[in-house]
Amino acid sequence: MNITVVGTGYVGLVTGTCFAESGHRVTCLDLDAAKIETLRGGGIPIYEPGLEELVRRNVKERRLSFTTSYPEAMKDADVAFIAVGTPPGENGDADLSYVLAAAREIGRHLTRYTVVVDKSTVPVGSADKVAEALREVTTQPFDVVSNPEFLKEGAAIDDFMRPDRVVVGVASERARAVMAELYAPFVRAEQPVLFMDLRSAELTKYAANAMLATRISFMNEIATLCEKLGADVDQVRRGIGSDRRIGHPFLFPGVGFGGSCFPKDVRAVMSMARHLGLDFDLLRAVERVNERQKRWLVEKAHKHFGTLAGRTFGVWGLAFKPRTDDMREAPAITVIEGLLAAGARVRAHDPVAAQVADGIFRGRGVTLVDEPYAAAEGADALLLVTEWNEFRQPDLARLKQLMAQPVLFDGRNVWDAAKVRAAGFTYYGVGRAAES
Ligand SMILES: NC(=O)c1ccc[n+]([C@@H]2O[C@H](COP(=O)([O-])OP(=O)(O)OC[C@H]3O[C@@H](n4cnc5c(N)ncnc54)[C@H](O)[C@@H]3O)[C@@H](O)[C@H]2O)c1
Ligand SMILES: O=c1ccn([C@@H]2O[C@H](COP(=O)(O)OP(=O)(O)O[C@H]3O[C@H](CO)[C@@H](O)[C@H](O)[C@H]3O)[C@@H](O)[C@H]2O)c(=O)[nH]1
Repeated sequence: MNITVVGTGYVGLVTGTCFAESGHRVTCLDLDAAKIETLRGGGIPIYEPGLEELVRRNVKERRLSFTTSYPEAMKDADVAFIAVGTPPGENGDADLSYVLAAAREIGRHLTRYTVVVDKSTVPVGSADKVAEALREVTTQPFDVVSNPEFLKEGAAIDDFMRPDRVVVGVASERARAVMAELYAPFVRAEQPVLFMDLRSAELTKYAANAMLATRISFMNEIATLCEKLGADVDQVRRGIGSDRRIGHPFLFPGVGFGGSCFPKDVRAVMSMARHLGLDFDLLRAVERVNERQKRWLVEKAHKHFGTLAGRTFGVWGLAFKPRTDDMREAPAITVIEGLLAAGARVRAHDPVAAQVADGIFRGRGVTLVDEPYAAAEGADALLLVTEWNEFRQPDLARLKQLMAQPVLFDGRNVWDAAKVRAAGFTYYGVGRAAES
């Protein structure tokens, strides 16, 4: 099939590349000319493990190409995916304007029956709005499909190629057949395509993210209880995760969830409920706990040091999670801003997000260093915010030598508390018993 993917960000680029890999001819379109130029030059505008070589191979084999031109992208399209951003507006509503703008452009260039697939995360009822936008500009036949994406950054290719399930909202048999053919290479009997109505598909995406965010905030609350009660959250986590009704994934406490999805999608669900006169109290609590959790490290530092003014803090990890350069709503931003507001100095390192971080912190008193141990130099404490693998087994002797004081705040519970304490450090973890 000929596939057009509109929006060449984290979702669009992965989607387009994986469909090309399965043998289709894919054109990825973006309005951002610099992005398209990078891609045409063989570069990748984002950091996503494994993506670069996959893009390169499919470009070389002429299944994947990039453009800024709608007429060129839509020329022979059988299917057009919309994978543009749906950022939160002022009141938490998802901003649908990019999706509708993309739909109109697609519509203007339809030449025959086309399946228009919304892959962006959108409020329930958006498929109707997309259809309306298309109808305003074209008389060609089309079907609108809702196909929300569930990939995680840092594991995007694997998630796309081996999904737990594919959710497809459809209202026509013809579109259903096209979607079944497209996803056939990626699904198996136990991980099927779940066909459903459009509204249910749209809501499934939000419900999944809201549920996962709820688990994380729940565990962060349990972690707080553990600290006060002298229990260990890692043991509690293992204890409850072993119950098959609960399961192990997404039960890790830490410095809060960030990224371009959980925070905005939790707000969007609350906003959808509000428009219906409903109050999604549970998600309000999820958000409140998360905001508190993002301040956890700085509060702990305050408790330990009293005043933070004039002190130096090393920070390991800036991206909102490992294996990505994405810093959208990264807890590290809240942590660093809290330290700066208290008059502290910050030396920070991230294996891949330094360039993105520079755009956020330039001129704000943060020293970005390109090596982890350089962040610890002269530091009164080291804060681990993102659990990159290279931070998991630190050279404690070297750290002790470099730091002004041997104090570690482990925002992701990746260090062995007993081991670092035995090496002479004061150690704080999330929901781990205080130093005795
Ligand atoms: N990032 C994720 O892990 C993830 C996972 C699942 C779903 N989603 C959802 O997918 C959607 C896209 O997210 P993302 O992270 O890939 O966004 P992104 O910001 O990385 O990429 C969006 C791209 O769309 C382009 N764009 C905007 N308007 C356009 C238009 N009219 N025509 C062509 N291009 C246009 C932008 O220039 C940008 O390159 C969002 O709704 C998001 O909630 C994201
Ligand atoms: O046990 C956990 C798991 C995650 N996190 C945090 O939660 C955030 C999100 O992590 P993750 O879900 O791994 O990354 P995303 O790329 O944001 O993926 C989420 O958001 C995407 C966009 O909607 C969805 O497609 C994915 O299914 C969903 O997992 C990060 O800050 C993590 O540090 C925790 O604090 N504890």
